[in-house]
Amino acid sequence: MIYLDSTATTVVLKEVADEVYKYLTKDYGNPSSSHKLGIEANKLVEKAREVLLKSLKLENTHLCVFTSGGSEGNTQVLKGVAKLFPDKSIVIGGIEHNSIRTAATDLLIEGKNIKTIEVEKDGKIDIEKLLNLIDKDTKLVSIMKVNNETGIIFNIEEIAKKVKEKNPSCLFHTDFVQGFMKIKADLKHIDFVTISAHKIFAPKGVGALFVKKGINLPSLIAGSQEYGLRGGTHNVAGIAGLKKSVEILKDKVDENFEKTLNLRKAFKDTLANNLEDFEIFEPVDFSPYILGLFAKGIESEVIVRMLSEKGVFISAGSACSAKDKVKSKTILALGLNPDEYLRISLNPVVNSEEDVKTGAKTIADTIKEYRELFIS
Ligand SMILES: Cc1ncc(COP(=O)(O)O)c(C=O)c1O
Repeated sequence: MIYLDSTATTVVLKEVADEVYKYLTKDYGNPSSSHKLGIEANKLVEKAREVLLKSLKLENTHLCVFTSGGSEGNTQVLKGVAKLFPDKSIVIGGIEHNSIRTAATDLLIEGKNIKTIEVEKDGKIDIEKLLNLIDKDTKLVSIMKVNNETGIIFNIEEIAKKVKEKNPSCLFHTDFVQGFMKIKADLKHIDFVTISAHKIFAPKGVGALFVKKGINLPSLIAGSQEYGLRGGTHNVAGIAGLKKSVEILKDKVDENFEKTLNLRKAFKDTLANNLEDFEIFEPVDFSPYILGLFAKGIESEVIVRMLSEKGVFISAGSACSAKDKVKSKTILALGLNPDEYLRISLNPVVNSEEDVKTGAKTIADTIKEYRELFIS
């Protein structure tokens, strides 16, 4: 099996799974209990908070709130800010994750003022156009750091700075799910940051939302845990897994980035030697972990299934939109054809160069097979 779909989710690493198992079967206390088992669980949760905050250099500025993952964090930020400031407006990026778009649509239906800053065809946000959407009533701008379908990196540090120069009371959120432990970012001036564990070799159903200290963001789930920002008994085992993954990856961000660039080169070279009529989507600034491939005449969903039969796993777009059977709004927004788009994920934690070369050759052969069957 060759798994080139780490953007959708990742395997849980053995060391991480061992840690999860320990907190499921041995140290399984409820952090709210006052006995020894509870105290130990609570210690783990507090330590995990510290590790995560430090990994992003946010220990002095933000709180770490454990959530069920990226979608929850994203939803809480949009709906929470809309609740706190009911008469103000929100601006979201044009190619945000489905969770942001859906939360924004819900708010729009409720009558809130939601605006979208479309992304230029080169994958950039035109700051002047964005600033034209910002006025004194804008209370939140939400723009992701790394797009999950194309790998586009947004310079959110610069964008947030400009937004706050124009309206100092405007809050800024970034969905950092595809950047966490992969791309360095300076997030100290960003008010809300979302991450998810299952993109970094930890279990599904756990994540974190970093909230700038002093912002009383309304909770989606009632309860007293997590500073009152997120109720419900902690997913201690999941949090232990997330902590372990961060400990494994945090000092390897640059090294893994370089390795991913090499994997990307190996993939592209192999493809170029074995296939014609294709294009790699490379925006101005991109994450090497995500490679967008356009092949003329194909139906990407069919190619994904043909490859699956051969044990090579890639994606036709984002995992969520593939199942919904809707064309990727992100790819459409960039003026590209979603039917001909394949998303290949490269990750040196699990992919060797040999894997990547074999994967690329199999993808090339499968596209040729498809073309012979259906086009010529
Ligand atoms: C950019 C981005 N944001 C948010 C999410 C949602 O995260 P989760 O699956 O933890 O809800 C994903 C997952 O695909 C993602 O890629």
